[in-house]
Formats: sequence, C-alpha cells, structure tokens
Amino acid sequence: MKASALLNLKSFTLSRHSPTSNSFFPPFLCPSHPRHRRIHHSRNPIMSATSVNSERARAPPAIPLPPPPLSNFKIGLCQLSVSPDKDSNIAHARTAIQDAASKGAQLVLLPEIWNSPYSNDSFPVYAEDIDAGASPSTAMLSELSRLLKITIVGGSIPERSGGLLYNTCCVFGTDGNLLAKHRKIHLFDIDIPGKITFIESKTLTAGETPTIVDTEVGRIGIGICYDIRFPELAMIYAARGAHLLCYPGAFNMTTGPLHWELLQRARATDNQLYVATCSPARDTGSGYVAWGHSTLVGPFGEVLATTEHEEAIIIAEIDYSILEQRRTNLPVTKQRRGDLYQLVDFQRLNSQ
Ligand SMILES: NC(=O)CC(=O)C(=O)O
Repeated sequence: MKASALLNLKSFTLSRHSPTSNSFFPPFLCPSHPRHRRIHHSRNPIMSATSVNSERARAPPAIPLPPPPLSNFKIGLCQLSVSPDKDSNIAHARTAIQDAASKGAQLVLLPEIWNSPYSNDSFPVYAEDIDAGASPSTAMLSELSRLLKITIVGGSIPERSGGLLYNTCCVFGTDGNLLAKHRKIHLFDIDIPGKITFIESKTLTAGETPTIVDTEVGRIGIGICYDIRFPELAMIYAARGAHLLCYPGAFNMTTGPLHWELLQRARATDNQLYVATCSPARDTGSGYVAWGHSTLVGPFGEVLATTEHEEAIIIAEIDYSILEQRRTNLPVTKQRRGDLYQLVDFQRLNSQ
C-alpha cells in the first residue's frame, strides 16, 4: 500500500460488499462490519446530532491541536529571482534570509527550486546529494538558521539520492540541525496544449511520505507546489495537529491566476490553520515563467499578506491564538460525519 490517505466514502452500496472483499481495510474500518452497518443506516432512529461520530471521520482519530511553543511571531516569505548561476542563487538567498531575519522573522520560507532554473534539463545538473553532505545550498541554510537562530523551511532544490532525483524541501531548526526533509509527493505533470506542458516525472521521482515537523514556531506540515492540489495531504496534516502548512511553489502563468490563491485559501479554510506559500519571482525570459504572488493565509481563509510577481520579502504576523478561536466559532471538526465518510492516514495507522 503506497498511498498515505484514503477518503473512505461509505454509502448504501457498501451493503453489497462481502467481508472477504474488504480485506483491504483493517478490521475496525471494514465497511461490512455489523456495527458499522448499524451506525451507517441512514434511517436509524437513534441517529442524532450526537451520533455523527466526528472522531471516526479520521482514522486514526485526529490529534487535538497541540499548544504551540509560542503564540505570535513573524514569518518571512522570500520571493527570490532565480538565475542559471547556482553560486549566485545561493548568495542571493543568503542575503534575503538575513534581511528577513533582521526584520524580525523567526521563520523564513524560500521558493520551490530556488538554486536552479525550473526545468527538466536543469534538475540533473543542479542536483545536490543532501544526505552525503554534498549540498552547498542546504549547508548555507543550516549555517544561517544556527547563526540567526531562526527556523528555515528551505523552499526546494533538486536532490540526488541513490541514482534518483527528487524535488526536496529541507527544514532547519534554530540550532542548524536538519529537522525534516520532504520530497515532493505529487509530481507535476501538466499538458495543456498551446499553454503549458511540463512533465516533472520525466526526471524526478516522487517522495513517499507526508512530512510534518515540530519546530520552535509550531507544528508545520510541508508540501511542495503541486502537493497543494491534494486536499487529503493537508487534511492529514491537520489531523496530526499542524498549526501551519508551508508550500514552496512555482505556479505558472496558466494555472497561477486561477488556482494559486484559491488553493491556498481552500487548504486554510478547510483545515482552519495557517497556510504560507513562497514562489520564485517572475522571469519572463526563462523557460518556465513563475506566477509569483507568495502569500500568507489565515485560518478563516483570509489573505493576510501577499505580493505581486517581482522579487520581494514579505514579513507578516502569525497569531496562533486565533486557531482555537476559529475552531470554536465554526466547529467543523466536531461536526464531521464519521458515520458517512473517513480519511485514513495509513502512515500513522501503520506506525501504531
Ligand atoms: N509547478 C507545480 O508543481 C504546480 C503547478 O504549477 C500547478 O499545479 O499548476
């Protein structure tokens, strides 16, 4: 089983399943289990507001929002210009991170593929072996997080590992240690004739695990660009108690205007948490033209800070105290119909 999440939609059709045909499900999730059938019968007279079993809408049940290590802090989103010169990209990112930290940012987010042009031809050339310590790009991030005592969600770079290439985001804590490494789970294969064709899977391999990480600025779920289109991933992070989702991303001139802000606001609204994104600045001369518009969205779907397409450093305030407030105002987590549907986090389920 590769997938990490399954939306298990239970309906009247489940009555046709035989117990053996459901061997896919762990026993307590088996839709043909007699107890489940009784609960799911829509005409059951005992069905009431208290029998929606919201805790069963997540398997395993959702983790309550953990108290964050701090309530208020500033995030810096560094929307960087990217050139074909890797050394200058690294130097440029260094300056931007220092600038964001000097303006009070305790968390800095970089764009997707900030050390290399975003192209299948470039990925193998610019890729670095992070695990082997042969990565000047992530060495700089580690050094700065330690020196500046900030958390860095280091955008993404092409990673080489075991003969394969990945699109990888590294998260560094305030001591400079690597806290997490997320490899883009959903590869961006798009083909809109006459507009945009880009097949990441030509060169890259997809990551296999969701990545959620406890940092000094809260519990953060990581996705890279196209990962934002998959609501299940964000839902899993929310069920694991994330305060904030960070998506380094490089949307394009076709999908960006329609989808970029919409998706960020949707992920934030559905899950009642913060969503931060960071794009490269637009370069109309490059093969892949990024949309820009790095943004911070609050847990009510409100755009708290954003920018246009030029290079920019956004400094914005995050206030975790409003997470509980929003969840009290609009208690969707308590009103989920665990009697009708279920999100299964296979990774967490299998680790129990
Ligand atoms: N570049 C991406 O990974 C995603 C994107 O541009 C889109 O989904 O549109």
